[in-house]
Amino acid sequence: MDPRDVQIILGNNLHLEKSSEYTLFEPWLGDGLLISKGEKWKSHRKMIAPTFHSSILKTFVPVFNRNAERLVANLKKELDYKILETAMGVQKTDEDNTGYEYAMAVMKMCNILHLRTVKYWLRPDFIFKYSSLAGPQKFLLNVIHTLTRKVMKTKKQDFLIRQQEGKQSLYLKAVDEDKNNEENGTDDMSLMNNYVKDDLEENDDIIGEKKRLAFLDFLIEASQSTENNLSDKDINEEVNTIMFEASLLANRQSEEEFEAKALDKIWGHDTTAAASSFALCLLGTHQDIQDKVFQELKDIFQGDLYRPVTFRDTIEMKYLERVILETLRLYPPVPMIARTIREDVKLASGDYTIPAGATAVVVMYCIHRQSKYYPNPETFDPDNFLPERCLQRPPYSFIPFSAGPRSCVGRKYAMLKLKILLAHVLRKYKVVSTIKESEYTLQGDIILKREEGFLLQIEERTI
Ligand code: HEM
Repeated sequence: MDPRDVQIILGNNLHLEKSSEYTLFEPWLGDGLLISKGEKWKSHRKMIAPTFHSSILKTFVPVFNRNAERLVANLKKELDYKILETAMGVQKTDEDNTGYEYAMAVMKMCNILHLRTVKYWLRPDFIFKYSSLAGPQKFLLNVIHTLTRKVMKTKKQDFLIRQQEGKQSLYLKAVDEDKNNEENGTDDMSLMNNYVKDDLEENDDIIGEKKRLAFLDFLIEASQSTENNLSDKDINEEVNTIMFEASLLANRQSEEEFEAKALDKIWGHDTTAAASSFALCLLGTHQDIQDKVFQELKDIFQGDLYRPVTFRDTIEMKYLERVILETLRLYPPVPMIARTIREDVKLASGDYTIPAGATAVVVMYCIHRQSKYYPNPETFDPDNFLPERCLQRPPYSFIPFSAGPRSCVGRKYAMLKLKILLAHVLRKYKVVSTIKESEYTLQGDIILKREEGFLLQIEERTI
């Protein structure tokens, strides 16, 4: 829990290996970025990190807007019922059934993995395969992998057609256009960069704007070239790791939408859903803070409150950003992570050594609730993230996305999506919750959730 110790573990290249518990993910994700190690992780990370560069993320803004608009419209249907229940952000709608089935399969897989972590006798495969969970796991993996394969097949066909027609990759085009587009602004979510430095904005010199591709485009193009040393198996593993919403196959509207939705993955989906659900519940209880968010939104969208959100708008959402960061502090969607220690590590907090072979567990949930760094640590106070307060804390005292070389590649994607989604919901609706934080029953399996679900009331705003 001591940020100095956490920095020693996470902040360098010595302890990059995940603990043995992560191997439970293997039948699902193969040896993708989340669990791979050594040279394989290093080379894949180097290839994948630039696909999350902000110049690519900016091209997703219209997609995030469209999805958020759809959510706002769906919520309107719920108004009659007054109480809205989100199952980790997933709602069954007729037109989106494939996505729902996929999301449910992912959720159930997470439950199985959690059970295997707790019921340790189920960990060895030779015992697990005789348990009552083995059948459901096989079924769920089939649902997940069938959709992944379908997405890859469609992408490959699209790529070949584009190639035959001699067309430039849509993303290269989008990135070029984006460079000339003042609307997007140049400031690049700099506030977030103060907390965790990583490799998402690096490599500019090596890779260059022109050669940067969005994730799936990159993998498809890589699969066609022998230079990259990526086998079909490698590609499938990375797609399973990063991809989530294959539902878009059924009703996709555009190439960009397809790409952006496909970037969500198990973390990407469940983590962002957990973050937005917690944020809305907290705002529902703390009406004074919600009023401030709404005021900021009114200032930004003066004259046209319901227009699409631009990238520049998201830079101006300083207060909403603090609300999101404070939500991630109190309810980090990934509540803990673990690493295998390969050589003895001396800690900074005292005369302690973690011996080689041990597992180091880093618990974000506890790190974030220490009164030494956060006065009134249990209180929801977005001003904890005023720049001057951040400067007073050690860097590893806030690590919802982990930190160091193996931090989350999707963190900027997640922040952008959260801002756009919450802005859409909050400018249209007032959210109300009568349940205090002290009454939450938290469930800390792979992703932090509320056992009772996220219950909210919504009221349409009149301006
Ligand atoms: C609020 C949202 C999110 C949170 C809180 C979060 C948190 C994290 C954390 C804590 C890790 C480190 C895991 C570990 O060390 O075991 C991680 C890794 C990762 N995340 Fe995220 N994440 C979020 C959203 C996303 C999204 C949207 C994507 C993809 C679009 C994504 C992709 C990844 C990947 C691929 C890794 C593995 C990186 C590596 O090992 O090199 N995440 N995330």
